[in-house]
Formats: sequence, structure tokens, C-alpha cells
Amino acid sequence: MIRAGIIGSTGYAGGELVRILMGHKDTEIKWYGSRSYIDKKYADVYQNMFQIVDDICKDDNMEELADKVDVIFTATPQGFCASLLNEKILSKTKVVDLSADFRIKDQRTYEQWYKIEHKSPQFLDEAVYGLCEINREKIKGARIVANPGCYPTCSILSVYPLAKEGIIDMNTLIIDAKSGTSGAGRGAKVDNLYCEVNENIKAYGVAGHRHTPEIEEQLTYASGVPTVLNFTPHLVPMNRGILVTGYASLKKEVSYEEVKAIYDAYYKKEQFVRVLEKDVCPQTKWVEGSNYVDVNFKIDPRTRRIIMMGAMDNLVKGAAGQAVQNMNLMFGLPENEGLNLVPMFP
Ligand SMILES: NC(=O)C1=CN([C@@H]2O[C@H](COP(=O)(O)OP(=O)(O)OC[C@H]3O[C@@H](n4cnc5c(N)ncnc54)[C@H](OP(=O)(O)O)[C@@H]3O)[C@@H](O)[C@H]2O)C=CC1
Ligand SMILES: CC(=O)N[C@@H](CCC(=O)OP(=O)(O)O)C(=O)O
Repeated sequence: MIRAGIIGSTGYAGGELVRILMGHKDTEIKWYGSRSYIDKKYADVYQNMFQIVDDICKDDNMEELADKVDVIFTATPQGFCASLLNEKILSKTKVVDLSADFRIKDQRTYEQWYKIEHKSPQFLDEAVYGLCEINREKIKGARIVANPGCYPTCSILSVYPLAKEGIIDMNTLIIDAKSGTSGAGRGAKVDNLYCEVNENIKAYGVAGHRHTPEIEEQLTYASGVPTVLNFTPHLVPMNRGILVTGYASLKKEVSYEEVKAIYDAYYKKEQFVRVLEKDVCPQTKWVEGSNYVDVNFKIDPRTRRIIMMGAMDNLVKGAAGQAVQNMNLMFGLPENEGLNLVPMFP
């Protein structure tokens, strides 16, 4: 049995990790970490876990936790994992960090976009960017995995095959994205109050959202071309789900069949990326509660652009599901263990 500790188990991403790991046959959650609910029953924080989880929330330092578990998930705010990680911890346990601390390789870029000092730059090179479909082999041998951001996961997987194959002009890429409110976490914020979100849609982080450099970095690796893009997220009145729409100019004339063959070549063996059939646009409802990312595209011959679309559950493939997929790879388990979650509808 893999012994898991979750720091930040009382947040939305941590809570989803608990839900998924409860159905994982090779993992036992040994430690429910919290800062605000110490000594409270976990099921008192999340009553959906009544009679399912009997454990108490605890706080501890990460070094002591490393003695007790085989894997630590840090589902905590930006800067937390980097401020505590050290060689002693990594010599005893593996770490899957759900925050952005180790996603961006360049320390200055991280500090500039996150406006915090990076406290563990010595692990930036070693950390593997945990987008399983792209970095599978590196993840298998990793001690620390940087679980990708929710918007970046959906954006990169939607665009990746065409970036890699040089079909699109990377300098023309625009990504428009929408997220449900759970993406903002459980902490109380005025912007996320019912009356602010319900019956409303708003763009935010325009020309400055912190996921921009993460998407740019990964698409630069994929395309081999320095990629700078416009990324505009929107908050929509739903609990879960991310919908991405990407636009780029085509570098040459291509047919539907040619592009479909490219997507299929990249994803036909991937359980969690579904390339939809012609003219079917991804919907968040079709992936809710599951680890799937649905992708598709449409060529617009009038503008010589291609429109790339993706839908995903931000808490599953965008956070906890992908974290478990990473853990499975790190421990040599079947990649889908605990993740055969059928999407819920309606
Ligand atoms: N929500 C999402 O869709 C996604 C989130 N993520 C990432 O996952 C991480 C968590 O996000 P999310 O769950 O949304 O956030 P929440 O605000 O819902 O939860 C934050 C968690 O971190 C804990 N925490 C906060 N500060 C400390 C501290 N100083 N010491 C120990 N624990 C602390 C909180 O504990 P307590 O409340 O008990 O004090 C809580 O459990 C973030 O880095 C986020 O970027 C990644 C992808 C998607
Ligand atoms: C709706 C909303 O607010 N979403 C969050 C992103 C989700 C998240 O927690 O960020 P990571 O994926 O980087 O961990 C935001 O825009 O900051």
C-alpha cells in the first residue's frame, strides 16, 4: 500500500484528491493536512465524507510527514511547497505539488508573474512538469512532480499536436478560456460570492494571468518556436469545468482529414484524451467528475485559421485526477488506477 499525505486536504483540490484516493486500491491516506481545522474530524469539514473518512485533520511540518508517508501531495497556495521542500524530504518521500511552484523552469519568470520570491530554486531543474500524456517517461523516475495548472492542462492538450507538427503559426495563437468557480478555491473572496458570480460572466487577469507563461513555456518546447500568446480566462457561473477555445493561423492549407489524423496519432492510445467526432464541440458536462479531456477542432477556410477546443473538469484532470495519474506513474502502477471515473450527466 502506498501511504499518502495530503497537505491542504481541506481545500477544493485536496478534497477532490481525498475523493479520488478513496477509490484507489493501492493507496491509503495516512494524513489529512489542514491549517485551520486542526484536531477537527475531516468529515466535519466535508460532510459528504461522513462515515467514509474517520480521520482527524492535522498540521505537521513536512519533514516529519516525510517519515510517515511514501508520497506527499501539496494542494496548498503558491509558494507553500517551495518554502518547505528540502533534500531530506525528497530523500524519504515523493512529492506531487499541485501549486505552480515548480512548473516554470525560469526562476525570474515565476517571481515576476507570481510576485513571490522562489524559496527552492535548486529543485526547479529536477522537478518534472506532470502533463502525463507528454512527459510520461520523465514522470516515472521523478522525485518531485509539478502538477500542471488547470487552464494550462486543457490549453496545452488542445493545441499540442498542431504545435508539435508545425501546422499553426505560433505567433498568432489566442486562447480564450472559461472556468467554473471551484477553480478559485474554497477561500472566501468577494469576487466569488453568489451574487457576483451567478447570472454573470466576466473576464479577469486580462493580458496578465499567471497561467500565460506556463502555457507559453510548454508550447515553446512543443513547437520549437518561442511562443507568446494572448490568454484570457473568464469566470462562469458553474461549480466545475473548463472550456478552452484556441485560435491560430494555419501555416499551410490542410484538410479536416489531415488534421484529424494528427490528433488521432497523438491521442488514440491515450485513455484520458478523447478526440471527438467531426463537428462535435466539447462541453464541460460531458467530462464532469472524470479525468477526461475532450478535444476537437474546426478549420475556418474563410479566415485560414483553425479553432481548437477543449473541455475538462478543473478539479479532476485539472488538479487531483492528474495528480493521481502522476502518482501512478511515479510508483509504477497502472496509469488509470483510481481514475476510471465515468462523467456525470446532467
Ligand atoms: N481549484 C482548482 O481547480 C485547482 C487548484 N490548483 C492548485 O491547488 C492548490 C490548492 O488550490 P485550492 O484547493 O483551489 O485552494 P483552497 O483555497 O480551496 O485550499 C487551500 C488549502 O491549502 C491549505 N493551506 C493554506 N495555507 C496553508 C498553510 N500555510 N499551511 C498549510 N496549509 C495551508 C488550506 O488549509 P485550511 O483551509 O485547512 O486552512 C486548504 O486546505 C493551489 O496551489 C491551486 O493553484 C490546481 C489546479 C486546479
Ligand atoms: C477560476 C479561477 O480563479 N481559477 C484560478 C486558476 C486555478 C488554480 O487554482 O490555479 P492552478 O491551476 O495554477 O493551480 C485562477 O485563475 O487563478
